[in-house]
Amino acid sequence: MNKQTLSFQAEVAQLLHLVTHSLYSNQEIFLRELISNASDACDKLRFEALNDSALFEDAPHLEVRVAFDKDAKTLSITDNGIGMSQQEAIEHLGTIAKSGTRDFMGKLSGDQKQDAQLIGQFGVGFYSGFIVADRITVESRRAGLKAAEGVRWVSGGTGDFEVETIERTARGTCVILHLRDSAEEYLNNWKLKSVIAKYSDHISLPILMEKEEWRDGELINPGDENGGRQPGSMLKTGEWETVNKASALWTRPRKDVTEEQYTDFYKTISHDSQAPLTWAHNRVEGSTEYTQLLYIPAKAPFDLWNRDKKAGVKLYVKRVFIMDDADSLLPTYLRFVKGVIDSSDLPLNVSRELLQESRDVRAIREGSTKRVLSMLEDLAKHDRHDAAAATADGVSDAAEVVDADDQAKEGKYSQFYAEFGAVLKEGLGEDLANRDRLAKLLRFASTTSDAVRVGLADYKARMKEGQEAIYYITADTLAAARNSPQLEVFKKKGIEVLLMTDRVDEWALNYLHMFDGTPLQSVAKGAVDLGKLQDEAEKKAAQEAAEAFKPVLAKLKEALKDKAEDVRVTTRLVDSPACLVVQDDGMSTQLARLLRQAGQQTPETKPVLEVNAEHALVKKLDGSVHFHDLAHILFDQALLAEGGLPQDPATYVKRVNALLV
Ligand SMILES: Nc1ncnc2c1ncn2[C@@H]1O[C@H](COP(=O)(O)OP(=O)(O)OP(=O)(O)O)[C@@H](O)[C@H]1O
Repeated sequence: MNKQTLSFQAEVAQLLHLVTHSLYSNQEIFLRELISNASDACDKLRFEALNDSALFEDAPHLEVRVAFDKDAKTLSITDNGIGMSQQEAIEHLGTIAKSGTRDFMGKLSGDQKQDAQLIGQFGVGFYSGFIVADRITVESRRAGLKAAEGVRWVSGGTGDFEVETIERTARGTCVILHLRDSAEEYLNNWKLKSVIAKYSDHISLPILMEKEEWRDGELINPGDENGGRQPGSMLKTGEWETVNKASALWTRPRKDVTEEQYTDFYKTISHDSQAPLTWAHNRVEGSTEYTQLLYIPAKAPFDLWNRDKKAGVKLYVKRVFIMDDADSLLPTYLRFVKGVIDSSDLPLNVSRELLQESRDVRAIREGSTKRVLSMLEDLAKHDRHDAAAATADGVSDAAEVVDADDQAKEGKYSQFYAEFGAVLKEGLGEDLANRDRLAKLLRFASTTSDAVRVGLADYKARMKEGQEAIYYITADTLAAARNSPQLEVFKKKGIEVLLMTDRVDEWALNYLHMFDGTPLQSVAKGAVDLGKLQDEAEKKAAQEAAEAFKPVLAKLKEALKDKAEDVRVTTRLVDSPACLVVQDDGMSTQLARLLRQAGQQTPETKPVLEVNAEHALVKKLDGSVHFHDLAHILFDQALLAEGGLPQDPATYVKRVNALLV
């Protein structure tokens, strides 16, 4: 192929602009990205060579070499991995295939500082080279192709790039960065070693650099040892040395790894700049043996809601990377977990498809799911807000000395839950086997706590004598939930109600009818039955009121027959005249509204209007000349009170105005 000039895909050009303009504050990550690409390329070769050992050619020892040339002002990262064909170079270095990229671009705000953080999390990969280089040359040959089928790719990182065919005997890829003047500090052995140590120590591949030795300068007066010398300098010796530990961190015993190393490793594999909330590192023994190192991040990534994104957990077999297939290693609702699983039992030379079917992989998935849940349970156990509050009041419990480790975990579960709670709830529908454990991990706000900290077990422990259900309400916001008319009688009787405001709550609760033997009951569904919580006198009074109200009720039903399934007298209201509820088996109005907003069809079910026979407005109905208008206002207001809109808002306004004048 003669030299060709091609344009970058629009997104790449945009990304390149961002990279060169926003990332200067954290320049050095470019080396981590390029070394990680080199290491991926070696992993890919090792994997392909399992079925075709000829791909190793005469270089079976995979490695990455980092070299610099002070005079030419270049820095090169060379690997003998899988390499790229011409077509691959054009596709991989000229377009972005990753599906999440468009979403990612949409998230960028134009604020350089914020965007730089986001880009760091996303990992700009190869293009990060342009942070320090104003031109990049890539020379490559794919394993298995002839020497004459090498490729050279060159770009100045603006609109286009050049590709041409070259002769290249060495397999793999060499990325040559022509450094900007502002990046000359990377033309230094010590500097490069320290950046490699910081980010790439745990890469399981050796990273080599040419050794340097101190050479004294020449004598100024040859023959006169004491006459002084020219300044000395470091000179390359031609010998290469490994500059990283090249030991896969997860293969070391726990006691040999420091917290800092665990944190650094997390940052390397996750692109996250923050430390993780917690991690677990274990050797699992039994019918399937494997090592797991699993991390829970502190912050949700920007694409948490993309259920198809690449998983954060990688599967290795004896330190050879095999796959990072999301669903095979962990259920989707745990997609925020990052880490490594390394098995010594799995066969290396089988297809990914077969691996996904394998019993061992299933056992690993189950084991890892359980491990993540126990990490979360441990954090939840140590959340201890109450204890913290007690100490703040000066009432500390001397018998309960908390050790430093436990103390460090305080508040972490709340932090986790604020970031990932909604995702965890997906598990109620997805992971039947662990539903009970998941239910214990749920947290909600309630009528006694604004913070999202009430677990179902806490709620149960506080239930009133005679209370037979766990009561909850769903709404768009905490304020709407808290002020909902349906809560009135519960407030009056001092019964706690859970306030649920996550979009997934309603859906998730479809899968959780009971908690520890106690049913969960929406206060907006079905007729209210407080059972033993209501005394005989109250029941009798309610019956009498309903009886006396019967004639008005019949008229109301008739007036509202197109809007309401039924109209009945209720005891759930104290201050409000009316509220809407759905039949026991019906879809809540909140869920129906959400589905309609999302453009989905919902069954046409009419709600039940419940009226408070004791309320002045309801009493006014009897004999009123405005009966019809009042009836409709009552209904529409009940709809408004729960965040809905009257079917015909203009008519509603007209009716209210007619009564006001
Ligand atoms: N040293 C290399 N050897 C072989 N192929 C490479 C090399 N560097 C990059 N590539 C190819 O270019 C593609 C794009 O690289 P880039 O770093 O932009 O993204 P990525 O590695 O796929 O994603 P990320 O860095 O976010 O994990 C890679 O997927 C790979 O196919």
